[in-house]
Amino acid sequence: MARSPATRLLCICSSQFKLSKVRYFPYSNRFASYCNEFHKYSTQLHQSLTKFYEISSFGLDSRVYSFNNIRSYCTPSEISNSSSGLESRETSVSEHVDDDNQIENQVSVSHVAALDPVELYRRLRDGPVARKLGLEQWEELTEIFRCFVNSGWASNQALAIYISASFFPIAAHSFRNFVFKKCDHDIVSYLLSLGPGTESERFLFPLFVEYCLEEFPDEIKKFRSMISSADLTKPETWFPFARAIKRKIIYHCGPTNSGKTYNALQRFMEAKKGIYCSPLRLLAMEVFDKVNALGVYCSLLTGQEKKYVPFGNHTACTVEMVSTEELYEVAVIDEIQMMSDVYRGYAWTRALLGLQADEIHLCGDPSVLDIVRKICQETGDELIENHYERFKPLVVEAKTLLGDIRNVRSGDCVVAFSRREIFEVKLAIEKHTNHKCCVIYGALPPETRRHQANLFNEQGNEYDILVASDAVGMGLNLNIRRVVFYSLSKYNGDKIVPVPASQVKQIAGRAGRRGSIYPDGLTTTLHLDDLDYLIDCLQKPFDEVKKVGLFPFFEQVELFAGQIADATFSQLLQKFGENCRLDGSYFLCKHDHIKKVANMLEKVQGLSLEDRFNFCFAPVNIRDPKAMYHLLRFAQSYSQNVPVSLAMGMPKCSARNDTELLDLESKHQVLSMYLWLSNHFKEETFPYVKKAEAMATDIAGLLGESLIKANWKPETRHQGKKANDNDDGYQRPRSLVKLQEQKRQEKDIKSVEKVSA
Ligand SMILES: Nc1ncnc2c1ncn2[C@@H]1O[C@H](COP(=O)(O)OP(=O)(O)OP(=O)(O)O)[C@@H](O)[C@H]1O
Ligand SMILES: [Mg+2]
Repeated sequence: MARSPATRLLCICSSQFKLSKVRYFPYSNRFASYCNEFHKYSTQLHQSLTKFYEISSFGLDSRVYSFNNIRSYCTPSEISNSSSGLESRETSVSEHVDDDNQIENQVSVSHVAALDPVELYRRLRDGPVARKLGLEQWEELTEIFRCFVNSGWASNQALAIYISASFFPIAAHSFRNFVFKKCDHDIVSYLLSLGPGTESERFLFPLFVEYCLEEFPDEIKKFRSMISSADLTKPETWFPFARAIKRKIIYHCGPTNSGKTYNALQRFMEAKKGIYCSPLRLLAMEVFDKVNALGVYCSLLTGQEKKYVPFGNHTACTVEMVSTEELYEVAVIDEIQMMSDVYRGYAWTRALLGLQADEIHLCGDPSVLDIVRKICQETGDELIENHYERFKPLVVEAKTLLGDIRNVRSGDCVVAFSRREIFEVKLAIEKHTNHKCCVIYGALPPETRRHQANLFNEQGNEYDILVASDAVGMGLNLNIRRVVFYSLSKYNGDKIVPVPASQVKQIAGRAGRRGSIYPDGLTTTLHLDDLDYLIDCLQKPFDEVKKVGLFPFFEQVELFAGQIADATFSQLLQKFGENCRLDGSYFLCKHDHIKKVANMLEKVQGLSLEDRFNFCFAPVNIRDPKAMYHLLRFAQSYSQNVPVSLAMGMPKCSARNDTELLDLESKHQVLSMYLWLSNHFKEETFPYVKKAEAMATDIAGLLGESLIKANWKPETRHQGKKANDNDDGYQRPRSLVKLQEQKRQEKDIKSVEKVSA
């Protein structure tokens, strides 16, 4: 049978390396040099190989190299274009093979590098135990192997032959002992001439590969099975029913307050059957209310609540709850840029890949436009892009509040990035001005947030200032005239960092919404020092997102669990994270919080793997010991198949201090968790749903009352973490810019001191 030029190229290489499958194809310097040689004859083919190499370096398995993979990257035209050059090259390469064979028996040190690694390995393996090394040589060789055993490069490359990162040091050490035992003269001399470092690593690696293939077949097989069961590549193929539909994707792309959601919702309401996927419960509720008020029967579905509206064909849900089983005419996925969120991104990716809908409307900023284009090519969906401009430009007030919170005005939303700061600001404003403040932050139930938002939106009352966290950034349509950033740095769970530009834009964009009483939006900072950072953020174009989030389904984790004996669920997740394979456009979402819950639930006997998986997704604040305790208790009752009780008293009145307020927040979160569990597990095990709902509503009411009269100094859940207060309970934040400048100056001073020293 006539072979294509590309096949012949590959056969040439394979005969040269005596491999039918190129196990260490990308590592071979010789192969690289051949690629360069071939470049003379076939530029395109070389590009194809380069492209293959680039692509393969994204994923692990694609680095295990059947030549078929390479062939699939060579298009027919590239192959035929390269035909003539390859023929002539084939002869000369074959001659070279003969040369190699001739010189094999008369090896000298300088030829070691040019030898086929397979032959070289065999020589080492089958040869006699050779000379003894002198102390100096022994030390030098020891150092060479120390570098090899610790080489990140070699460890990473070894993954391609299914030597795991944890097994690599053991395998490398064993290989070291093998080479020391044999001490082949030429190989050792050559290694000593190279010395420790990159060159000797590159030389040793192919020998190491051969050694491992012979010595550790079981470990390789085991790791290989494990790897293939942690395969998250080609996620578009996980949804065959969605792939069977020719979907039309409409990307409503633009900045905040440009009418993206509004337009998508118009199509949603016109459809016979529609689903709206929201980033927040609050926004799902808002759409549910709005759409029903316009006469379109719409149900509500969030993790915590199901409100079925009779005869309704429309649903407003949180994105995590969307079904990929049902058929819809129109689906809306709001805030699509959240696909790149490190924790929750997988929910948006799943909705985009898996929704069975004729029309899918994506609303978001331009940051994920390119990656959505790529995904649509892979799924075969049609993509239509609708670009939007902000209704009215956002104006930056250069004057700022000059560091004095008393300069707030009616219609201002002061944004702070911690609960503590929010209460400090509220206290200061109410103490030093005649304004009253509403507050919105993440730990408040959606009902309370909505109540606060309504209080602020309504005219004719004294609550004309809103103090909010970044929880205000998405969704809510508020009557905000001006967004004032109290600071532009926040705690990211690890350290204080500048607020990312995309988030600054999103929050600032809350000012001056179309249809509100302040259609002209303003934004500024409390301190003059922070103004430049604000302007930079607003001017900065959206960063292009390169990867979006994924997380395995339970079935994938279950398959993986089958490969690992005696691992706890948390270890299983850890191993899955370490070993899963992903295509270049995806990352595995962070799941530290899930592992924390998994660890806590480890001591609960009798939970199936699926139960554990589901319990780990329950909405719980892992930093709140009370909430964690209740989750543990719920899981224990569930595992014993006894009705899960609430075991929680109802507070009698609104909070009188911050401790009581924190307690109310915490209690509401526990009830919310109970409701979530009742929707995700057998209902009969959670028989107190009605009671939990009633208590949650009452507590949300008490929280609302508490916030209205809250005039106390804030506390934190964690003792000893308090910031320095000044006398009037209002701590002036240190400007981020100033802090950075100060650091820079300190650095400069240090380097000047160093130089002068
Ligand atoms: N064509 C329109 N007619 C009337 N009101 C509109 C129209 N378009 C948008 N609006 C109103 O303008 C406000 C902002 O619109 P919308 O919420 O769609 O913006 P968005 O681009 O989705 O903003 P964000 O990125 O902040 O979510 C909403 O109150 C919406 O009802
Ligand atoms: Mg929107």
